[in-house]
Amino acid sequence: MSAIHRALKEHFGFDRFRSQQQEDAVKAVLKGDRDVFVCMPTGAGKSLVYQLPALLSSGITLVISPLIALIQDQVEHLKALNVPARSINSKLPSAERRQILADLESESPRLKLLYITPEMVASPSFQPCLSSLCSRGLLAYLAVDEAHCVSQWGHDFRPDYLKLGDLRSRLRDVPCVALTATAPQRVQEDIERSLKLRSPLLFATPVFRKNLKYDVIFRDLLPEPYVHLLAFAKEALGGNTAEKGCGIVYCRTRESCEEVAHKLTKLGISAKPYHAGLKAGDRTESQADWMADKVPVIVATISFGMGVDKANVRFVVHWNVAKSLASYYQESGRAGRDGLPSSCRIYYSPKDRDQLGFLIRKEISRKQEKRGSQKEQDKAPIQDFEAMVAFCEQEGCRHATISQFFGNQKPNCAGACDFCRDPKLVRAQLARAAVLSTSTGTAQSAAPRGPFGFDPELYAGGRKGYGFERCDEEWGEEEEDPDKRKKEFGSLFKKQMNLRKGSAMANETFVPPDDDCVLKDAASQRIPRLTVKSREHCLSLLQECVSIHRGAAELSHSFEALDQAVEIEHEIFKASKSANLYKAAVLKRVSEMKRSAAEEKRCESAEASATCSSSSHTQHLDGFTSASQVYSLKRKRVGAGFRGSSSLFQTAGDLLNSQKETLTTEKEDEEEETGKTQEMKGTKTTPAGLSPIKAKTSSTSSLSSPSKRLTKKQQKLAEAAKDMRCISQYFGKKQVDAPQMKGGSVKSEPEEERSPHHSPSPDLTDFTTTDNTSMDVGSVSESGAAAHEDETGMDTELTAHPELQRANLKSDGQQKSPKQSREERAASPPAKRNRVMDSKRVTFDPTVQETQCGTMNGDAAAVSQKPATLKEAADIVVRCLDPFYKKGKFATKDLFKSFARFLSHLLTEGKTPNRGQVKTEAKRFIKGFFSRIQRCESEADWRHLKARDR
Ligand SMILES: Nc1ncnc2c1ncn2[C@@H]1O[C@H](COP(=O)(O)OP(=O)(O)OP(=O)(O)O)[C@@H](O)[C@H]1O
Ligand SMILES: [Zn+2]
Repeated sequence: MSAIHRALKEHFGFDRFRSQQQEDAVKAVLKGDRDVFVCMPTGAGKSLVYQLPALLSSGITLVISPLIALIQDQVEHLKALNVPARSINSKLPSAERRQILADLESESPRLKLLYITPEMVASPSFQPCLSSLCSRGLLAYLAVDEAHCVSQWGHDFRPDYLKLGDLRSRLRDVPCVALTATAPQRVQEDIERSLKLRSPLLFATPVFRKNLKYDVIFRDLLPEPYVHLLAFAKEALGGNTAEKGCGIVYCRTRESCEEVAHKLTKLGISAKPYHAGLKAGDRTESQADWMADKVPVIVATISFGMGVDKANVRFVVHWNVAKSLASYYQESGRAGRDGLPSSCRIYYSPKDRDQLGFLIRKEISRKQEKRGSQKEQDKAPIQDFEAMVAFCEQEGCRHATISQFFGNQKPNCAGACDFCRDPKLVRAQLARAAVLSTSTGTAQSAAPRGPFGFDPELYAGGRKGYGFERCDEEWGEEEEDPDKRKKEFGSLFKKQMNLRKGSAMANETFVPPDDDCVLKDAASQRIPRLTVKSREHCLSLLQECVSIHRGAAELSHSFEALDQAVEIEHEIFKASKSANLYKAAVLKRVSEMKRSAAEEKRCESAEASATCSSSSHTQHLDGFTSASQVYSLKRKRVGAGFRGSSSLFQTAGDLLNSQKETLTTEKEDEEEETGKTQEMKGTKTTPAGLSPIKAKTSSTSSLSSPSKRLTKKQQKLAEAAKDMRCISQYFGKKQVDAPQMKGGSVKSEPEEERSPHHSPSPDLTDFTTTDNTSMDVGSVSESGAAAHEDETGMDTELTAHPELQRANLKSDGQQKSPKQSREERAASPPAKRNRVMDSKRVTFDPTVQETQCGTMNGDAAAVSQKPATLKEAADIVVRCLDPFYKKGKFATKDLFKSFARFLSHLLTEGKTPNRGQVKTEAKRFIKGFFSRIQRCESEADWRHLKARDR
C-alpha cells in the first residue's frame, strides 16, 4: 500500500479514492511543481484533493473559502477526524484566536489546515501572521475553494476574491489549488487569470451523473400538487421498506417552505422547514433532525445545503425554479452523493418563472443604478436564467442540456431523464401547459426562443455557467447588507412601537413584504390598512390583464407584462389616498384594459366584425349582457347614483334596469342618450350645478348623456364608485347577516341561478380571481364603504366610502349628512325599487333576465331566438357550470375554465343555436358528463367527447 493510500485510510478512513481523477489530482498537488485546477461536480470529493496533500506535506495549507458557515462545517468535520484544522474569522472567540495565532507563530506549528475568508486574508490584522508564515517558508499550499467566486461572470462573484490575485503574487512559490464545482471555459479562464495560475494541471470531471434521474413537472397542470409531491417523495424514498433515505425540497420563499412542509406532514410524510426566518434554534433543530434521519424531508430555501454533506439524499425537489441552470445543477446535485439512484425534479410554473425573471432583472437594475453604469456581465444572470427556463420548457434530454451548458459532450442518458424515458409524455405536458398558458395569459416560451431571446443553440458549445448560488440570507454575516439590516430593524422597531400602543394598533401591524416582493415601494405604509398582500393581489389582476392585452404569446411578453403591471400598480399606489380608492382605481384600470382587449378581439373576429363597427355594446341588444360586462359596457350610466344625495353605487335595481336598457333598440338607445328613457335609471346626474334629482321626480326631465356632463373628476369618482362595487363583491367581506332591504326582500336564489357576478366563479371573462386569495378583505367594510350583501352576495344597500362621498359632495358644492343621504337613498327611485323588488328575485340568470326584459320590451321570444355568439354561449355555459365548480366537481379552476371553453365551442361550432338552446344543450351535456365521472381531474376527461355525446 502506498503512503498516499495509507494516509487516505488513516486520516479519512477511505479504502480507496473515489475516482481516478481524485487520485490523480491528489498526486498532482502532492508533486507540487504545478498549480492545479480542480473542476469536479458537487460531491466528487474535491476537498480531499488539498486536504490529503496538506497532511502529507510539512507546513500549513491556507484554505480560502467564501462562507464562514462553510468553513465551520469543514473545520468541524476535520476536527472530528483528528485533523489539525482551524479557522480564523470574525466570529471566533478572542481566546481561541490568540491560541491559533500563537501556534502559527511557533517554530513548528501543529496546525495543518487554516481556513480563512478572502476578506480576512486581506485584512490588515492578518498581515503580520501571513508575512511571518511566508518568510519562514511554512506555507505548503494555497487552496482556493469555490474559485468561481473570482469570476465576474459568475453569480457568486465576490470582489474580495479578486484580492486573491495580490495574495498569489506574494506567495509566488506556494503551489496553488483552485477548486470549483462546475465552471465552463470562460469562468475557468477568469479563474486562471485572476489567481495567476501558471499553466495549471486541469482535473475536470464531466458533469453527467448517471445515478440522477431528472424530470420536470408543470405544477399548474396538477389538480393536487401536494399530493403529487407526496407520491414522488414516497416513491423516491422507496416506501417504508428500503434503507433510510431522505429528501430536500427547495422553495424560493420562507412562506412556501412553511406551507410545503406543513402540507407534506399533514399528508403523511414528516417534513420540516428551514429558512432564515426561523429562530436559530428551530433552524438548527430542523437540520439536525434531518441529518439524523429523524425527519425524512427538509423544505428549505437555497441557503440550505451548502456544506451539508449527506450521502443518502434520495431526492431533490425544486418547488420553484432555480435562478440558473448552474445553481440548479449544484442544488440538485446534492442528491445521490452515495452514487445510488436518486431523483431530481422541478415543479415548474410559468408564474414562478415570470416572478423570478422579474426579480433577476430588478436586481440587475438596482446594481446598475447603484454603480451608475451598465456592464456586459450584467447580462450573465439573465442568460443563465434563460438556460434554466429552456431546460424546463424544451423538448430534449435534460442531462444533455446540463452537459452542454457546461461545455461537456452529450452524455449517454440511457433513460435517466423524463424526455429520454418518454418523449411523448413530455411533449404532451408541454402542449397542455401551452393550452393553459393561453387561457391564463402566462405564456410558455415557444422553443427555441426564451424569455430574453434565448437560443438553445448558443449553449451547444458550452456557456458561462457558474458555481452555485450563494445569494440567500446566509451569504456571510460579514457581508450582510447594512441597508437590509437597517430596514429590518426599522420594521421590527415599528412593530414593537405598535405593540406598545395597545392592541388596536397591534392588530393592524403592517406585515412587511418578503424579500422577493416585486412591488415597488413594497414596504411603504403610506396608505393605512393597505396590506402588501392586497397590493400583490391587485398586481396579479393587472398582470393578467396586461398579458391578455399584449397577447402574451411569447415569454418575453409575460415578463414585460409583469414589468408593466408593476409600473401601473405603483402609479395607482402613489396616486391613491386610501385603501379603497386604491382598490377602486386598480379595478377601474383592470376593467378598462379588459374592455379594450375585448374590443380589439371583437374587431379581429370576423364573426363580430359587424358588431364592432357599429358600437361596442350592440352585441347586447339581444337582451343579454354577460355579468362580467355589466360594468365595463355601461359607459352611459357612468353617473348613475352619483350625486351626493344618493348612493354612489348601483343598486340591484340599477343593475336589472341596466339589463333592461340593453334590450332597448338602437333607436331607444339614442333616445336614452338624450334622456327620454331616463326613468329606467333611478337617480340621474343632472346638469352641472343643479341639485340632484330623484328618479321619481326627474323621470320626465330631459338630460343629455351623463358622461358628457360630468367633469373629469366626477367621472373618475363615479367610475371609482362603480368599481368599488366590484371590489365589495369580489374582495369585500361577505356580510352574513343580510340587512333588511326597504321596499322588498331579496330571496336567496337557488345555487344554480346565482349570478357569477356576485358569486364569483372563474368566468371566462372574469378578471378577478376566484380562489381565496388573501386580499385585504376587511378593509372595504372596515373603512366604511360597507357593501352590504344579502346571502347571495347581491348588494341591497350600499354606502359610499366616506372619502368618495366627501369628494363627491365637494364637487357638488353642498354637504349632506350621511343620515340625510341614507334617507334620500331610501326614498329615492321608488319606481325602480318597486320594479325590482316586486319581481321578488334578483338574478342574472339569462332566462330570468330574458323574461323580465321581454316583458319590458315585449319581445322576449324574439330575443331568445337570436343566434348566440360564442361569447354569449360561453357566458351561459359558465353559469350552468358554476354550481358544479362550487361543488368541487373540478379539480382546478383552470380545468373549469378549459372545460367551459371547450363546451362553448362544442355548442356553437358549425351551428347557430339560440341562447335558449345553448342553455338546454349545455345543461344536458354537463349532466351527462358528470353522470359518467365523479370529478373532473384533467382535460383527458373530456377530450374524447364529441358532439354526439350531448
Ligand atoms: N475517496 C473517497 N471515498 C469515499 N468518500 C469520499 C472520498 N473522497 C471524498 N469522499 C466523501 O465525499 C463527500 C463529498 O466530498 P466533498 O465535500 O469534498 O465534495 P465536494 O466535491 O467538495 O462537494 P461540494 O462541491 O459540495 O463542496 C464527503 O462526504 C467526503 O467525505
Ligand atoms: Zn435524457
